[in-house]
Amino acid sequence: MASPAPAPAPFCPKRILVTGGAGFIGSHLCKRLVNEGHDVICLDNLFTGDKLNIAELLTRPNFEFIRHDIVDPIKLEVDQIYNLACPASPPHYQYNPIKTMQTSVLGIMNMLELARHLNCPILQASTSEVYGDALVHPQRENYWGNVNCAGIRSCYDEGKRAAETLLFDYNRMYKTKVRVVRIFNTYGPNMHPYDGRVVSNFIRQALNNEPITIFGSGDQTRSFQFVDDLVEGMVRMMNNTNDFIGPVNLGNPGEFTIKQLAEMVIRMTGSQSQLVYRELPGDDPCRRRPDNSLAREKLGGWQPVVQLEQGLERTIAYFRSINANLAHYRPPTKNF
Ligand SMILES: O=c1ccn([C@@H]2O[C@H](COP(=O)(O)OP(=O)(O)O[C@H]3OC[C@@H](O)[C@H](O)[C@H]3O)[C@@H](O)[C@H]2O)c(=O)[nH]1
Repeated sequence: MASPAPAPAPFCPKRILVTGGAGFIGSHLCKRLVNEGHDVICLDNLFTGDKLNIAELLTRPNFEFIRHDIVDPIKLEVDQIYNLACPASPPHYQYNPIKTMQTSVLGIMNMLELARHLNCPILQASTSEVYGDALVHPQRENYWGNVNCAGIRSCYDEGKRAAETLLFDYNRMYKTKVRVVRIFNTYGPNMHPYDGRVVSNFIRQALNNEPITIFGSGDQTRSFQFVDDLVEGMVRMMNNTNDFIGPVNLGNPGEFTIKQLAEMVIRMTGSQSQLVYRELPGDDPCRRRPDNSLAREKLGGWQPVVQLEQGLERTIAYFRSINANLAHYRPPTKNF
């Protein structure tokens, strides 16, 4: 007779720190972890994050918010750390590039020291920008990248690269349990309407019948991942039991030109907006698409399930819901 299936392991709530937890991706991660019953500490300096993203969570007993900048050390008792704190949109990370570098390097050092002291796993939100203006396509994790160390994107690209180096060195020197995910372009509800990235710009512009700003010819490509798919990959990576430390790409392999994206957004919103062409920012990568084989292999067959049109529908619905409240949001790069 076949032996009965083993009983599922009992759920064990963890104390989880999410830095950048009031930001776009961080708020989705916090929500997922809170709904799973974990005790979540969300830490954010609110430079690009927004308390509205976590307003619902603030009423939950297993969620707390601390306003803090990870450039300064902090002592907390937790079982896991997700490090997402860093402005991620080009205009925001270029606003104060020295601060961006400090956040990437000093911030991760503070978090790594905390993880070492607590002997707990730490997951770093790295980025597809570590590949720079990639010369191989699609990008696999073993590609070392084509990155300018002296350009206007360097503060972010090199900051995230240095952060990766620190994580792997902490792992080699101190056996710190590190996890590194390289996040490709991600979109969804809770993006700041003045985020400056292409999806949020195009949707905001389309809903307000303003010109859609295409940088360069619009023939450059990106692969857009819906935020829920990313969060699923991050949680699987954190909890993988194979001691797989990465780096691992998390992105949707569907590749679109920026012009295609603009046309899709105009069609889906029924907008009267016209396309206008602006200068391409320096070092803007030409093509980007993840090779996801490693994530599929190591993270239990993980792959994105939300296609661009479906994800855009949900994002457009979110932007419609906040459009009446646009005045609440200020571009974080403007002093006031
Ligand atoms: O209004 C706009 C905004 C952006 N763009 C273009 O759209 C493309 C995508 O731009 P985004 O700013 O959304 O994102 P980028 O791919 O340049 O950078 C992103 O890469 C990966 C992530 O880690 C980061 O979130 C972000 O830096 C670029 O070619 C950009 O020039 C426009 O054509 N118009």
